[in-house]
Amino acid sequence: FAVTGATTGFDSTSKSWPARQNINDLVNSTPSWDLYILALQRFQNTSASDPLSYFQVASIHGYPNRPWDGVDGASSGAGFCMHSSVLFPLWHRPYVALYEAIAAGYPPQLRELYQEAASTLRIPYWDWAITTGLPYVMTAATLSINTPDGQRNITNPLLQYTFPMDMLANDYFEPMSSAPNILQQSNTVRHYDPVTGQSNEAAASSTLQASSAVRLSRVYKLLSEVGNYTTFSLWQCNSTNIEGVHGDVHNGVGGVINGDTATGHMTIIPISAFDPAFWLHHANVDRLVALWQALHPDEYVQPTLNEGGTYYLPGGSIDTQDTPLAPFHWDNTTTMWTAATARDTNALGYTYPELLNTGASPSELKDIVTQKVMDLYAPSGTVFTNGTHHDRFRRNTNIAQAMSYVHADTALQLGVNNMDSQWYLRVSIDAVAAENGTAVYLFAGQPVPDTNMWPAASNLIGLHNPYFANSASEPSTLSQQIDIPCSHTIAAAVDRGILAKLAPENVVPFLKENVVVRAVGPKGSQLEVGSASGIQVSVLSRYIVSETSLSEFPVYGTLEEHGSIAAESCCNRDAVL
Ligand SMILES: N[C@@H](Cc1ccc(O)cc1)C(=O)O
Repeated sequence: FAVTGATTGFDSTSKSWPARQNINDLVNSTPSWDLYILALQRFQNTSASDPLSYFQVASIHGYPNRPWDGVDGASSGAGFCMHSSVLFPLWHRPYVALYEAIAAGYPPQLRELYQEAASTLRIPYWDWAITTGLPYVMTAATLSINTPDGQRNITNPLLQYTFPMDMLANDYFEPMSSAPNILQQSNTVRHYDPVTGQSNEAAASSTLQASSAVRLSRVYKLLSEVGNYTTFSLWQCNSTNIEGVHGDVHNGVGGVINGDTATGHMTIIPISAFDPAFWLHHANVDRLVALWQALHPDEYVQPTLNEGGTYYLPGGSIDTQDTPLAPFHWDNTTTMWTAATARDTNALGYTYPELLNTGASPSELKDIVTQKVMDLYAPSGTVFTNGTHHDRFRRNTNIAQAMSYVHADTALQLGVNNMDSQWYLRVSIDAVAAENGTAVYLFAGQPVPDTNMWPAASNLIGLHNPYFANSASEPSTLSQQIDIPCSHTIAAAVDRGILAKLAPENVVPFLKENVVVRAVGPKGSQLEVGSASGIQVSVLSRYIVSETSLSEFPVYGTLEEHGSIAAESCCNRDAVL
């Protein structure tokens, strides 16, 4: 079976393949939206014995380890998906294109009726750096859709996927021992609540919102600063890389409680692709990859060790641009897609709005994309090039309250990614604490007592979840150092009249007095923070060194250290200053 992506809709005048649209735009575009939803419904209802069913396509990613399209695996990894590998971005490219081509299998009468819309329709992406929670259409129980029988409310295929009963009965996910309550569900869930027995979409949204300002900074950093393909693509906990940014969204949708207990499919690599959110998420990951490629047209895959391996590839192999992206066949022979053949999205029949062919040369395209990335993720905000002074500087303030809901929309409004100083809280976790799977939370002021509420807390600055590579149960054993952007906190503090200005002599004491660090172990117990427990947090900043021109990304100097957040400020502080 040749994975071609969608093959219709090429515009021979502009020499363009159709662009995948932002889901917020596609929703308003009839009849494309109706077509997409009906096609997806049909795809999910296809019998699980069909290799092109949603069930089988979703299971390529992880469990069960079964051959697909005649390609078998002999290794022990969970599924064919490539993680912790420089091929992470490219493996998911033909994968999502395969889904796209099948999801274009509209009911035939519709295809005839809406031929034009059908031929140019591509799957939408969910831009989670800007649309901070789950888009409404991913959470509604039903959608009102124009069907061949008129306007109908249909069960929303973007909310959840219902497993075929016989597959569940067959212990389909037998190799997995973790998260048994998730594996028993007859449909995919997000932030599953054992008390109500329901998925909790609102919790997913507020969790995603609580970390959205950090995500916005990281996405911008990834596009504007990371210039080396290996750094961009290879997961490492102490760098900003596409897989890390993407992993936090998985965890935000699925939910992670108290360190390592997953509460939804999206959090668990071997079963994440069953959640319909996976595909909207990965279309956006692929878009960010494509934008990055346009910004760095000469950078690409260099041979790199793949420690973990997959079901197909043994651990310890070297990934190159010619490594087969199994099990995706390129044509009707045994040749498979590779990073080399999947380098240009047009080879798979699609592009993105920012990259539509305008006849630009690669260097012109780079300038166009630079501008679009700045417009989208670093618009000029309301304040802060010189550190404005607030007239009404509030002293007696409950910090947790005053600093609540500083999300990506606020950060965009304030122009946080445009500030000429950027601030970070560096979380250092030693090897012992890392091996235990420690999660670290940073709050402005005191957190609420219930640790389960922390990932979604209104005064959360940012958090670090332990990373669980390919298996859902083995945390990294290496010491970790993660820089969590906190410029959003500082900008909002000035905007809200809590901090006088952006100068270090104001910012550093503000952070040392008001940032509260908490750590949670794998069993949900709170851990001490401090040198004895191997968990520490320090304050860092860097300043712009280039005159920012309107058409170039800013250049920042090296990080300066400003000392640590004292451990004793973590547990016994009064919430009211
Ligand atoms: N396990 C990853 C998140 C993730 C989950 C599911 C995936 O398919 C991919 C990544 C982490 O902890 O960061």
